[in-house]
Amino acid sequence: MDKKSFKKGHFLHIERKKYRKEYKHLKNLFKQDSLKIIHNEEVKDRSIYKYWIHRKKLFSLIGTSPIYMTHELWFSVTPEVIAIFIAKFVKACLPNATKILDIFCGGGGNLIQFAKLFPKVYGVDYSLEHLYCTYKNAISYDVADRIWLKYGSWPRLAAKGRFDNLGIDCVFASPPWGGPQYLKQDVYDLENMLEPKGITDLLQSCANVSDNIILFLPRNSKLLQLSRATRKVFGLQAKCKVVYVKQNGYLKGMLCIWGDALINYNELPNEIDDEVIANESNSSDEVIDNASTSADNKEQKSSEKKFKFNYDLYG
Ligand SMILES: C[S@@+](CC[C@H](N)C(=O)[O-])C[C@H]1O[C@@H](n2cnc3c(N)ncnc32)[C@H](O)[C@@H]1O
Repeated sequence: MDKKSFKKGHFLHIERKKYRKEYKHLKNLFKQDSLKIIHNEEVKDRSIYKYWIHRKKLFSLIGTSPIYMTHELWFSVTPEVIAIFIAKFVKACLPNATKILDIFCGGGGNLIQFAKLFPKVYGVDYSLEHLYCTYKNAISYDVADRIWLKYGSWPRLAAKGRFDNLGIDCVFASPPWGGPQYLKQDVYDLENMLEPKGITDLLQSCANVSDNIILFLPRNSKLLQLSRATRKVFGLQAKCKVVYVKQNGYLKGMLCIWGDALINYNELPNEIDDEVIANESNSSDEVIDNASTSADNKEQKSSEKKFKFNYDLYG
């Protein structure tokens, strides 16, 4: 595909009259081949230098294929190994799934890995630049024909029920955590710090679209709020499974999982389990593991550990 062109149909509704300005802007981004990383050129912006140093962990193709980033994406993109794990996990639990929705698709870190395993992946983002980066990066990963991108703010799209009747098999969301400052708090307030909506509203909007939901949230998230949101949206008996995700021995965040098919597996499929074990044996590599929670959170845990794979259940 000519680098200046794109398949309009993959940017849903972008040709509508009300998006005239956005469409023009999108065409310009393509025309100028904007936001392409020159991978050997050291970034001047010191605030993203530490992310640039580890750039191949974000997209392993950096250096061999063109990859596109905005300033924000440097600290927002899900590291590739984690995105691969999440996509494989969903595939293992929902082998017949065909449609995945990634609500805050950013630069395509997760969406691209989903698109490698599922035929139809929808991405939503309210940044046109990010949608552009996702599309360009998907071209490099050879999955652009499997993705459909919707420009707009999720709360507004959700209120209009835009994705409610599409037969989405699983919703994934890595919402903005409010920048790297989230770590300065001992406990992350999921109702007031998460953007653009608190956990209960976000979960409700996902539940309207699919029974199977995965949210990628800060490692210090307040678990009591997770329990409350779970009960409020799904009822008193509902459970949320929490998987803590480590990379290089460093706790990166937690995957919060809802839906029988995602929660009720007996153990992780061999393919994933082997990878996890292999990684555990190598301290410099990535592992998926459970982690201790703060004292504040411990009393909220039911600590039900039935399976080989470590996780906690909250409800
Ligand atoms: C943490 S990043 C997602 C990163 C993505 N998972 C990846 O790997 O590239 C969060 C994204 O949410 C988008 N966003 C923030 N507020 C939004 C809103 N109200 N509606 C839709 N997208 C939003 C931002 O533009 C950003 O791209």
